[in-house]
Amino acid sequence: MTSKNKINEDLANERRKCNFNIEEVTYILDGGKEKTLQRKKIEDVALNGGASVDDIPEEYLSARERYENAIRKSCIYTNIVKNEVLEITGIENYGSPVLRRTGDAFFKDISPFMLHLGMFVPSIIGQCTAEQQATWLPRALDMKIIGAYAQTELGHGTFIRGLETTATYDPETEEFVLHSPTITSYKWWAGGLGRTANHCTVVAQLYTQGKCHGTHLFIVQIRDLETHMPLPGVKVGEIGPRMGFNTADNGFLGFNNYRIPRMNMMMKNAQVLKDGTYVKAARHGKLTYGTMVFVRVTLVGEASFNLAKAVTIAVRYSAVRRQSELRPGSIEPQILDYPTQQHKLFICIATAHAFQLTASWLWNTFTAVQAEMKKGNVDTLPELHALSSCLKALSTSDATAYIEQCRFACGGHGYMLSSNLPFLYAFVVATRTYEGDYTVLLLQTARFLVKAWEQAESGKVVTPTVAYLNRHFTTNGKMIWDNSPEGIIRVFQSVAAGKISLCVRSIRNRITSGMDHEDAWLMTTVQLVNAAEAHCRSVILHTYWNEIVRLTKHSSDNVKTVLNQLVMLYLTYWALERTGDLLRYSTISENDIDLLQRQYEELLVKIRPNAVGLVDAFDIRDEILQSTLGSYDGRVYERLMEEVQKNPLNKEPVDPSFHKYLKPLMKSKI
Ligand SMILES: CCCCCCCCCCCCCCCCCC(=O)SCCNC(=O)CCNC(=O)[C@H](O)C(C)(C)COP(=O)(O)OP(=O)(O)OC[C@H]1O[C@@H](n2cnc3c(N)ncnc32)[C@H](O)[C@@H]1OP(=O)(O)O
Ligand SMILES: Cc1cc2nc3c(=O)[nH]c(=O)nc-3n(C[C@H](O)[C@H](O)[C@H](O)COP(=O)(O)OP(=O)(O)OC[C@H]3O[C@@H](n4cnc5c(N)ncnc54)[C@H](O)[C@@H]3O)c2cc1C
Repeated sequence: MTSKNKINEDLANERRKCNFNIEEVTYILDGGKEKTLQRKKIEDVALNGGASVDDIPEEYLSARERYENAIRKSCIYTNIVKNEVLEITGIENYGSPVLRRTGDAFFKDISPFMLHLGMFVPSIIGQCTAEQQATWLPRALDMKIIGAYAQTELGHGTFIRGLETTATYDPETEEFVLHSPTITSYKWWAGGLGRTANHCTVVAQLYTQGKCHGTHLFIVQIRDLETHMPLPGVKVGEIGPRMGFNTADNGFLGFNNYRIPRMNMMMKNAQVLKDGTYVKAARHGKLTYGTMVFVRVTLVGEASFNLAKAVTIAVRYSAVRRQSELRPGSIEPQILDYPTQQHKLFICIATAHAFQLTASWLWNTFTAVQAEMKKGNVDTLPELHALSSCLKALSTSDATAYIEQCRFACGGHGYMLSSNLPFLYAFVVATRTYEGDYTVLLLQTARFLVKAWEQAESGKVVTPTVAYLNRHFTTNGKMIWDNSPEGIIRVFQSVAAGKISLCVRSIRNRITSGMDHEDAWLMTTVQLVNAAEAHCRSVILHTYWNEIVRLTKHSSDNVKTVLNQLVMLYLTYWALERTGDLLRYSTISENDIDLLQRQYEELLVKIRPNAVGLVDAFDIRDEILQSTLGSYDGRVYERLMEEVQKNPLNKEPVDPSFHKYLKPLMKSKI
């Protein structure tokens, strides 16, 4: 073995200690052995040509060079996908999580094509008629046209109904006239729009026959396909440097009475006929928001995957890193041996599992609702909207906090861009805001919860994810504390029910004392966000536990044990985080809390020998991790030194600025 592929001895020891079958856990996380094998096959095809083909790491490049390099790599990757990977997966899997995952080997930041695959293509699939899909989809999938999703404006992101871009139908020419009437109506933020896209989905207020019908979606060509010049009537550009997303060319866009054919309105859910007659969406008023629901659902998996990357880096590094001494003269321990380090990291492993299993469950719920909607039944849509909103909010917010925790857990070296942790953080922190801000989405869930509460109060049986509300009305007093997994979950559901109950009471009291409903709701929003968070927490705890029980039924004993330890760690961690709530809404005692704390500390000890095995089970290839600290072989210090060689500042022993500035300064007299 050369020193290049030698495994760090501490890491090798950790792997010898691991007592469970790592592949079995990988299969569970991937959703079955076949899926793992398929993923590995795709990764082999996509990455074996050497994915991260950067001579100079992208962080050293100028904004221009970085963008050009990102386009170059996007094209390399797209060609690999088009020519080799789609043969394995089938065209319908373009943009699937596996391709998304493999793409990370090419980009530390973001591909300018991400929004094309992540939102432009899904908006064609979800919002166009079959005839329109036949026109646009093959060209989009084949990258003959490249799109963005331009919804947010300078003045409005959250409040979609407040968007100002107009699309006015002209029956004379059978065209829509797109216009940006104010500075605040300029589209702002859309990824891929600034330099890359030649088309985009535009969300605009639809006017026909003198009446506004609210926001609708349109496919709009913005650049010439040969010259890439913006078309007359289109003003488009890049919005400037931001925290992360710097290779995504987020853009601005304005229209000056710009005409598009009638058939460029996405007409699956509402139509404008040739004469200008508006045909209303038959089934549900918010179906035009469908692309956002789809992306929110996928973001839960994104949160899990990115957290899995961060904790893989931090756990491997913590096994390699030795620091301080426990007793005078004793050998310095691996930092992973400190319980405080385990406290920082094991919850991240458990959370990545919880989110991955919840993401799969949510995806199944999403596809079931889609199937119902195809049959004309939209009854399950409100629950899906409530679920996808709160799960998107919580998973992205928790993942952000834990990725930062992983970075802290790597000390000084965690700040190095070559660790990849700063990139991961900058990418994930934005997910908390985009596709619906954290608070705003929790308030959407709260609307659903208050309605469900009122239904349960009137004796109606409510939908499964809020079924605990029916129980709330049949039990008296505080929930009896019970330290079993089911018991902890029941208590968390009682906390959620209790908080929703308080919200309803506050709203009613405020209305009784003279406020109108809007003000009463507004004054209660701090509590409502809190209640929605509690509800979502209970959904995650419940789903994680249920899925582990279901998925480990036929697992080997050691896999069952370690996955149970993790889910128990998760339940115990959150019980300890929420002792205030537990004291308020259950019969938990001081003694019970002491026992929980001890249980938590014992779980850290039990999980410790399997920690490296657990992160290996995420099975994230080095090319995808792109981290000096987290590679499989643990050659942390060697990789940091190798990276230094790539630093253009080190190319010459003396920097030209010495002669230009420093030396004159040193020579000058006071
Ligand atoms: C080569 C690389 C490989 C790559 C591969 C691909 C990778 C994929 C990864 C994905 C990456 C994606 C990156 C995305 C980047 C960011 C994109 C964006 O941010 S885009 C921009 C994203 N922007 C945002 O997300 C904006 C966020 N804002 C909003 O969504 C809305 O304004 C709102 C929901 C907050 C309010 O809307 P408003 O119209 O004012 O509604 P009201 O409040 O008045 O409620 C009225 C009733 O409607 C109900 N209802 C509402 N929504 C829905 C729904 N969806 N459904 C059903 N129902 C819904 C609601 O419950 C209520 O019911 P009820 O109580 O009356 O019964
Ligand atoms: C990296 C990145 C990429 C993006 N990509 C795209 C894209 O491709 N396409 C696109 O169309 N958009 C995109 N966006 C825009 C994004 O979707 C919006 O920024 C997001 O939806 C938040 O809206 P906002 O900026 O208007 O925030 P605001 O709504 O102005 O939020 C500011 C604050 O006000 C609070 N607030 C707002 N409304 C309420 C309310 N009703 N109740 C209580 N509090 C409220 C929020 O909680 C927040 O604290 C992107 C954004 C980022 C950061």
